[in-house]
Amino acid sequence: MLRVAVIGAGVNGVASAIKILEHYQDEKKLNVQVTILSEQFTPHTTGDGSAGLWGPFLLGGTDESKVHKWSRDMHLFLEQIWLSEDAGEAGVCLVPCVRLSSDPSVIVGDFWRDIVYGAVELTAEQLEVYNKGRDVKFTCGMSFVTYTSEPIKLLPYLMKRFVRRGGQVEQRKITDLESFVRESSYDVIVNCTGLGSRQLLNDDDVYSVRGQVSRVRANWVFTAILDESDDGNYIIPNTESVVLGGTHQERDYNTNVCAKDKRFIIDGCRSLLPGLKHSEHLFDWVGLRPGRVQLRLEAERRGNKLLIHNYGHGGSGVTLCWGCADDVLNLLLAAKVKAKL
Ligand SMILES: Cc1cc2nc3c(=O)[nH]c(=O)nc-3n(C[C@H](O)[C@H](O)[C@H](O)COP(=O)(O)OP(=O)(O)OC[C@H]3O[C@@H](n4cnc5c(N)ncnc54)[C@H](O)[C@@H]3O)c2cc1C
Repeated sequence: MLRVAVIGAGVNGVASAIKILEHYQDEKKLNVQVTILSEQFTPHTTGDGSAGLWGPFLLGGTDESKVHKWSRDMHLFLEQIWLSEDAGEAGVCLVPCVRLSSDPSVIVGDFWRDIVYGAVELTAEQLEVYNKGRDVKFTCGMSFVTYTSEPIKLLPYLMKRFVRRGGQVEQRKITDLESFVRESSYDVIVNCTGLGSRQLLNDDDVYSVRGQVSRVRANWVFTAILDESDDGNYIIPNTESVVLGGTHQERDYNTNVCAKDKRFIIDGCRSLLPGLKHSEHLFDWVGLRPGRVQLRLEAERRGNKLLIHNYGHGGSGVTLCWGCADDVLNLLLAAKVKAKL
């Protein structure tokens, strides 16, 4: 029996757990047990308030070629769900997007172009539409189509898929990773604790990137509009509400809603899309993104045990989770952990 523990039930923990479990089951190696151990589960993880728009964001110095591979894998995974009967349950939507900026390097690049659908640069005339009444004008923009997979729906869907395949779930906080690895009966431990790794591993490279958003009802909004300036706002439709954003305040651990941030969000989004004046405000939400100088995805040997780290996904945990989970599985297979299968 190969016993695998995945610590953390955010998008990265759940994706990693499913990847491992489904791989061994599909290979007919049924002597594998995968358990997710976590302090919090959906709807109380970092992703649960996010819009879940596909798009790499706030990833520090993470290797771009890896980000490209991971984010492409997720796009393909979302495409499969979108075209399956699970799309509605999993909250997967295909949405038109417009990215706007005054800095061409932020907008146009092969990186996005070969993953999303139908990417085209906006013409000067099209940009004019978004520049009305603006002091600082957008000078470039791109329109394309991609997915949202709001974790408040995606996570319950993935958890159900995991449990249906025989995955185990345990609510538990790990306070000492070293002794857990040493003393537990698990052969493989996958650490997907996000910001929790700062404390659990004394990893000072991990820091919070505070994000505040507002949710409104605006059922005529089907398009995501993203101002990619450093202090830009964004509007992202989900199935039952629209997310207005947002802040990205590094090393800010305040989880309370801040009135000043709310003003910035509401006013900024209304200036992008004036019709939002007539939207119904639903609620505000704050999450702490797990920032890191670069995403950590690597394996360490601990005696006859294997410890795999998968954390530090910044503002892109949803975008990268399926691709990163694939690499977690590859690290596990490459390590050839000795266990009777
Ligand atoms: C406002 C906002 C908007 C965002 N929008 C997007 C977006 O549109 N697209 C996108 O791709 N990303 C977005 N993100 C980023 C994304 O939400 C995160 O990158 C992602 O949720 C991180 O997932 P994770 O699984 O790594 O960590 P988390 O979701 O933080 O999960 C960590 C898990 O580990 C558990 N844990 C921690 N410590 C311990 C411990 N000691 N013992 C046991 N369990 C522990 C926690 O309880 C939790 O279950 C957004 C984030 C915010 C805040």
